[in-house]
Amino acid sequence: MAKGPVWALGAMSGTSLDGVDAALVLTDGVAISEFGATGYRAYSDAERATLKAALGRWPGEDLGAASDVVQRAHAEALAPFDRAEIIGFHGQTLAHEPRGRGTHQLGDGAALADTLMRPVVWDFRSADVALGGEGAPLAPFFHFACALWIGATRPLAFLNLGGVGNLTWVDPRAAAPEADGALVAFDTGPANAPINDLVAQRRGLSHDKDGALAAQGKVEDGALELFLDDVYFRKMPPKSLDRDDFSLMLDLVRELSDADAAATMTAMAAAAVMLGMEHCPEPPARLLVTGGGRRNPVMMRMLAAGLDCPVDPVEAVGLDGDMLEAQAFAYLAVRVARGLPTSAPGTTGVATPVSGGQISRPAD
Ligand SMILES: Nc1ncnc2c1ncn2[C@@H]1O[C@H](COP(=O)(O)OP(=O)(O)OP(=O)(O)O)[C@@H](O)[C@H]1O
Ligand SMILES: CC(=O)N[C@H]1[C@@H]2OC[C@@H](O2)[C@@H](O)[C@@H]1O[C@H](C)C(=O)O
Repeated sequence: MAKGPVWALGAMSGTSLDGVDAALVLTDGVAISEFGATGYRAYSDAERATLKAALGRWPGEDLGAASDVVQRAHAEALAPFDRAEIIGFHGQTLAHEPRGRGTHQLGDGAALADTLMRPVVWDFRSADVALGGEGAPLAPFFHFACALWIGATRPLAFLNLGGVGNLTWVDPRAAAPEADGALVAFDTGPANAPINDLVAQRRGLSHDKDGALAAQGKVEDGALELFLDDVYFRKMPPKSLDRDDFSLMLDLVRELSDADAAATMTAMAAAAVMLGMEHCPEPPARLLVTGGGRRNPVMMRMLAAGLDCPVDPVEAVGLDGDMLEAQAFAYLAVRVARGLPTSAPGTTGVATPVSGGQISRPAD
């Protein structure tokens, strides 16, 4: 790849199973030069049901029509971006067991390269897992670049509130993201996925829009305490989660009214973040929140009330909280193409910094 910045297109299909986010970033794989156009291709209810049915499955198992859904949705989401010179294709995580069977992101990067006639970087997590890492989270190297882009001079933290929550503590004074002490990152706990599951079961809704149901309820402290007893929260990072690792938390709220259950599950997500903040090497100057959960005022209020630092959506510093993960995989694609690391001991626990991902070029 030629030296200097290139327009990279990233695509993310997250654990919430809502759709494919796409975003352009101009980068040399080190610094962010410019953010470009973005797009979103929602999954239909039928497509979401197909993906949901495939959760927990591994390569070689029957994936039903899930592969077709992922390929088609990505081809449609990414086709309009003529400017893209390289594509970062995360795929859809179906299963994640870094200490067991590995990690499985559904999606065929070689086929997508042929469809879109562009080089595609994909399978970002396997190499990290093979070398002893958690394989997640991978956005932290991009968070480091974002911290420099916003001109941060003191440690700060990024929190993604997606289906699962993940926190990145960044020291922008470090020489590089792979440097010792530059980053500490891990999954905090479940965030929106169990709330979505709750309101789907009880109300037939996709999510608790604006925390409207949670706002009417009361947090059940007993259930919250039982949830927080889970050994995961006391475990030191690195650590990562699969979407449904905490699905039993639905049992903890089974007897509660819909509103109290939503309030309690929202408090669970926020409290998991608060416990996670204790793993930061020093208190961050601020917490910048990305992902759909930043649109939930009940969750945001709970976080602000429980933390000692200012809590703001990433829009406060000019970033796009709907697109940060797609932008991350655009940025990481260029790093992979240039042989730069995408994870390090501080982010995934991998033994040494590793450049994950494989590159597929379109057939002639
Ligand atoms: N207005 C809103 N009010 C409440 N919750 C919202 C709102 N908008 C989005 N969400 C929540 O955010 C979720 C989507 O978040 P996001 O797109 O960040 O997740 P994801 O990228 O799929 O997940 P992950 O980061 O775990 O891979 C929705 O499923 C919903 O639960
Ligand atoms: C295995 C997997 O897909 N993990 C996701 C998931 O969604 C949020 C959290 O759990 C994070 O660890 C990760 O995604 C983001 C993009 C990451 O790797 O940084």
